[in-house]
Amino acid sequence: MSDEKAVKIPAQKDNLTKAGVADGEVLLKVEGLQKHFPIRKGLLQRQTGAVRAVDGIDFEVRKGETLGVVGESGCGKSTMGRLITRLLEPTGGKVEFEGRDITHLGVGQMRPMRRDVQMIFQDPYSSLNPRHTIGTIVGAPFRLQGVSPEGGVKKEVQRLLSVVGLNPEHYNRYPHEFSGGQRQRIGIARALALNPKLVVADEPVSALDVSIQAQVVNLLDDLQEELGLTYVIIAHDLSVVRHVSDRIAVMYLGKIVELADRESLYTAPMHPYTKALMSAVPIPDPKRRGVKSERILLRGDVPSPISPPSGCRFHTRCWKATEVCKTTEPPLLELRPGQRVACHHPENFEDQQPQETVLLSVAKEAAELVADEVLAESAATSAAVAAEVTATEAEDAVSEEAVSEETVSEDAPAAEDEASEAAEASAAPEEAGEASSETSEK
Ligand SMILES: Nc1ncnc2c1ncn2[C@@H]1O[C@H](COP(=O)(O)OP(=O)(O)OP(=O)(O)O)[C@@H](O)[C@H]1O
Repeated sequence: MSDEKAVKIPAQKDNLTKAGVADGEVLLKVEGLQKHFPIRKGLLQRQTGAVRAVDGIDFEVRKGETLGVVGESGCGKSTMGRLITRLLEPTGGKVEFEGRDITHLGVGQMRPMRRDVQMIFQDPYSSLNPRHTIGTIVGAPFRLQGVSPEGGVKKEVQRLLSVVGLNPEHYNRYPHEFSGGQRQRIGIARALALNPKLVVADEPVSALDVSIQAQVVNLLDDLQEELGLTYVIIAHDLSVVRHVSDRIAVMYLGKIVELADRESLYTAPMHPYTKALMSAVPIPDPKRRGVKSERILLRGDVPSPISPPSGCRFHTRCWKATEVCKTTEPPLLELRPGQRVACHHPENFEDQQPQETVLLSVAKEAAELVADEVLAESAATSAAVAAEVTATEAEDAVSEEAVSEETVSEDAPAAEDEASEAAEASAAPEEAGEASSETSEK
C-alpha cells in the first residue's frame, strides 16, 4: 500500500492509552463464555426456558492473528461476536482483553475500551444509517469518543475512505449511492477510525456478490498487514476463512467442537462435524475440474439450542456416535499440538473411547456419502475466487471496483431505521449494545 494511503490515526489520549501486548501474545481470552436468551411467556412474562446460544466456550486470540469462526446458521457465532465486543452481556464466563477482565464492565468503564475493539457487520445494506452522509458515518467514532484527529475530522475521514479504496470526494454522499462492496468498505473505514486493536467481522462478505467477496477479503488482509490488526472473522462458509485465518474455531450448537491452526484443520480435521463441513467446500484446484468428488451429507436438522442433545451435542447427526457420546460430553482437549477437539471418536487420531464399539442406531443413518455432481462446476468458480483472493493485489482490486462500481445506484433500499441505529454500534457500541441486549432479553 502506498504511503499516501497509510492510515493516520489520532493519538489516543494519555489516560486511555494502555500498556498493550506484544505480537503473538494473548490479546483476548474467553473462558466458559455463555449467553442464554430467556424465553418468557404469559402475561407475567415468566421465564419458561432459555435459548442456549453460546454455552460455555473457551478460546484465546493472539495479537496479530486472524481467528476464523465457522459453523452452521444458528450455532451462536454472531452471539459470540457480540459477547466479545461486549455488545451483549454474558450470562456466564469471563472475557479478558489485554489481561483485564471486561466481562461485566459498565457502559462508562467500557467507553475507553470501545476504541480498541470494533465490529464490522454482515449486511452492508442495513448497517449504515441511510439518513447520514458517509462523512458523518465514518466520522461518528471521533464524535462519540470525543477525539479530535490531527487536521480535523473531515480530513481524517477522507484519508480513511481512500485507505479502503473509496473516493474521498464522496464524503457527502449517502449510503444508497454506493454498491454493496463499497458499503462494506464504508463499514470497514468506520471500524478502523479509532485504530482498534481487535476487529470482529461478522460474516463480512456473505451479503456480497461472489466477485466482490474476494476484493473485500483481500482488503481486510492487506489492512491487517499495514495496521497490525487482530481479527476474529465469523463465517458460515469455510472457503471464506480458509484464505485469511491463522487458526479456525468450529462451532456447533453453542460449543466449540474443534479449534486448530489452518493447516491442521484442512489437512487432518479431527471432529466429524469439521470433516463434514470441509467436504462441502469445493476444492479450488483447476486440475481437478471434471473430477467427481464425494461429500458427507449430514441428515436431519440442527437440534434446537433450547434443549440441546445430551452428551456430545453432535451425536444425533454423527455417523460415529456410540453410547458414551449420548451420555458424556467430550471435553475440548489438545490432542495434537495446536489442535483441540471435543470428540470421543475423533477422525485422523486414535480413538479416545476404544472400548465403545457399538454404534447408536441414529449413527447408521446420520450421514451419507454422495458423489457431488455439481462439485466440479462449483470448484471451477471457487478456483476463480480463490485465485483472486490469493494472487490479486488489494490495490488492483480496489481500483477495479472503484471503476466498475463508480455508477451511482438509483434504487435506494429502504433500510430500517432500527437496523441502522443498531449498526451504528460499531461507532457507539454501548448504546446499540444496550438496546439490542434489552430487546433480546424481552
Ligand atoms: N436476541 C435473541 N433472543 C433470543 N434468541 C436469540 C437472540 N439472538 C440469537 N438468538 C438465538 O440464538 C441462537 C444463535 O444465534 P446466532 O445469531 O448467534 O447464530 P449464528 O451462528 O450467528 O447464525 P447466523 O449465521 O444465522 O447468523 C439462534 O438459535 C438464535 O435464534
